[in-house]
Amino acid sequence: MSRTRTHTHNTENQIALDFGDSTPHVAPMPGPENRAVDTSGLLTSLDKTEALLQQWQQAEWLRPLDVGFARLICELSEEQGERPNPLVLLLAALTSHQVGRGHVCIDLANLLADTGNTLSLPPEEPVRDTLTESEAAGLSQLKPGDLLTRITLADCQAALNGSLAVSDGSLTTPLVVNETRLYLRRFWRYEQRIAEGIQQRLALPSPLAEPDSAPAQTLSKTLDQLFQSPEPVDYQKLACALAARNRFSVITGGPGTGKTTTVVNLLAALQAVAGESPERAGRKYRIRLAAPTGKAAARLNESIGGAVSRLPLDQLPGNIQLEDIPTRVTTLHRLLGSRPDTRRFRHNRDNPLLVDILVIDEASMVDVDLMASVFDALPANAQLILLGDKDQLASVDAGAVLGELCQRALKAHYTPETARWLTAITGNQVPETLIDPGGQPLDQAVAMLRKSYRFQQDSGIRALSDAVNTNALDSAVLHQIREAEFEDVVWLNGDKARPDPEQTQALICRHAITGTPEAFRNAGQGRVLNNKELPPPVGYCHYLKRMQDHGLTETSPREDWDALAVRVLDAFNDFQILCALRKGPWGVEGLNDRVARHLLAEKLIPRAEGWYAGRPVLVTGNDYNLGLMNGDIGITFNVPWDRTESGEPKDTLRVAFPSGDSTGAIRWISPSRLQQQETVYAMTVHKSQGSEFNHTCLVLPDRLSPVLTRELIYTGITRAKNWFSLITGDSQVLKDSVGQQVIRASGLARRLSEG
Ligand SMILES: Nc1ncnc2c1ncn2[C@@H]1O[C@H](COP(=O)(O)OP(=O)(O)OP(=O)(O)O)[C@@H](O)[C@H]1O
Repeated sequence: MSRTRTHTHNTENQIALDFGDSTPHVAPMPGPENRAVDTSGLLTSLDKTEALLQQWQQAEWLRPLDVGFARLICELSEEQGERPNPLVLLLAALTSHQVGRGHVCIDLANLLADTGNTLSLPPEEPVRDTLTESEAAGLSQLKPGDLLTRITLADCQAALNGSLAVSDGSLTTPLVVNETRLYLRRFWRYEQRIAEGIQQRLALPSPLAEPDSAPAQTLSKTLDQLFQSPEPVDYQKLACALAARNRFSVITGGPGTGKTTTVVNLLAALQAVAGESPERAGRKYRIRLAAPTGKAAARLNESIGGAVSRLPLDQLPGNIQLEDIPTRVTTLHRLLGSRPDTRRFRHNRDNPLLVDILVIDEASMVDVDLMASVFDALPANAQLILLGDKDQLASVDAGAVLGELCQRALKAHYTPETARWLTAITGNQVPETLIDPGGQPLDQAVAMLRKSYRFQQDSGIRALSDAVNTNALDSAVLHQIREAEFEDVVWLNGDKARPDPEQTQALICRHAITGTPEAFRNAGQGRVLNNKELPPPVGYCHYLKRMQDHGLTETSPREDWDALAVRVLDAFNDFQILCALRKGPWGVEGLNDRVARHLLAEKLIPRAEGWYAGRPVLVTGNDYNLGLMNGDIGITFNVPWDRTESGEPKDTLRVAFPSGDSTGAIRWISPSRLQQQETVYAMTVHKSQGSEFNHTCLVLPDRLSPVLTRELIYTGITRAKNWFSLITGDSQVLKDSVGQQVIRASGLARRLSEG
């Protein structure tokens, strides 16, 4: 893009822009909030820039927070006797806007090179209906892309350098600039604390560094006992060795690659080393396990117990007892001690956690804010192990910490020294392709698991997710899923490129009820996995029938109701519709409504709105009083526990939630106490992170949108444990989505590579 520099700096470092005659004329905008914007002097006049930001806010292009932040910058500058620079104001609002979209900072070079895509402004969703036609027309001529087109990186840097609101971080300014990245100070600090926490740990000497030393020999012997794979390279064993050697490590892998199995073996190996260590006098490590959401914690709770019970502890050195390996998983918020109404945790630098080793599962969901808090709360020499799938969607809030840390995981980049050490400890030869004399310190602490043990070689879920992940969704793979050549995957309307929307919506509703087992090979019957026959795929009638056929009465004890709730919640987990969008007929809101009406028509639920028995709900915000976390799922029951004034049993609605620990207990909560919840026949892929369902149906809309990305499709498919069905509004959308990848702006990888 050619850009002409048409401005000059005056002594106060103001930028005078001359948009010339080509500047479109914008009609004055009515309404008390609307000051007319005359673009001829935009970015030279504070008033005009403020008016413009105001209009972007009114159109919901920017959040009030973004504009409020820009205003704050302006006030701070004025307080310090500085004439605020309109360009700094604009960049401040845009940086805040980017944080709202998950970026940790704004990269000015990207912003100027491709403003539309960098900012996604104007947004895909139509401008609010409240705008008049002339307002909307005016806005369409005031796009950030048009505005920034004549500004250069040097202009931005000069404006930022000349502002008292901006520094390189050494001063307490609200904006921080680092190379071409502009940060809100808070986010710059998060990134800094994370980078420091990692670098400081990577620099700590390891007692296992010398392969001939006693601790290294104990590690080696223990790993030989735990891993007896016939394969020449056992990546789980390599991952254990690497993670044991470092005070910070990452283990990444796709679904079923054995992250849980590996970490359990790793903890056993570390306890063996501790148990044999004379310095520790047999004292074992204090280990805690955590996950970012209640759902993810509950899932790890379920899988870890079994893996720990299978450990051959009596064959390992170090006199390890069962209780030395924890099986209880807590949420990160609980671990750190969250407090209502503040983002500060009880555990921090002044009150660190009592822990030697912390394992965080599903780390891709941890944003920069929470990750910085983890490092704050960890004692300086405590070991941190992150587990997760690097290819999944990044955290809902800002950052993509795991993804960034794993940017180089595929090729590993182990130095020859690391490779020699790994061979000495594990007896495995590290493949040449993974060795790089120029490997960075972080590379030596990242391990990728490369073999899936959950999916068989011929699994469609595996083939499809691999193809999506490697952007190799070619016609051969599409043909295979269209023709139902896999036993675990169906594309229910893959034969139509652009199916009729009404028919597709009806198809979704029918599928929601039965799960359409007849569409799968042999109607899903007789499929054997790990020597067990799998039940065929189901839809929502499965849990609703289980709920209706309970046979309990008002005299049934509470435990029987608890047991029923456990069975119904389990059955609900057997099927889930996932979609990409929130709004519109293809989004959560439209689909929930349609499916509920269809279930009502089939007499499976008593009503389709408000509260009713059978309504599944998703908690959409943390409620510390109720002990419910964002993402928890409950089901509404009619229970006969209350009494009328005359003492007769009275049906009352209560929502049953699993307790979230491994006890299987149920919490019954009155609907009126649930402030933040929504129906969950359909759930966004974003919300499904950290969950897994026996049968998952992914619904894709009839039009591409920026939310539809490779990571989203991959995350959606890999939520399916055994059965996966796809329904598309337009078959091309699947392919096009896989071609879209979101790169979140951040400087973490850069900081770590600088050492
Ligand atoms: N080395 C192995 N040999 C045989 N089976 C294994 C091995 N590692 C893992 N498994 C099995 O594969 C399945 C998935 O393992 P695990 O739960 O550890 O994977 P995960 O990566 O944590 O899965 P998820 O994607 O659910 O997080 C389990 O049934 C486990 O017993």
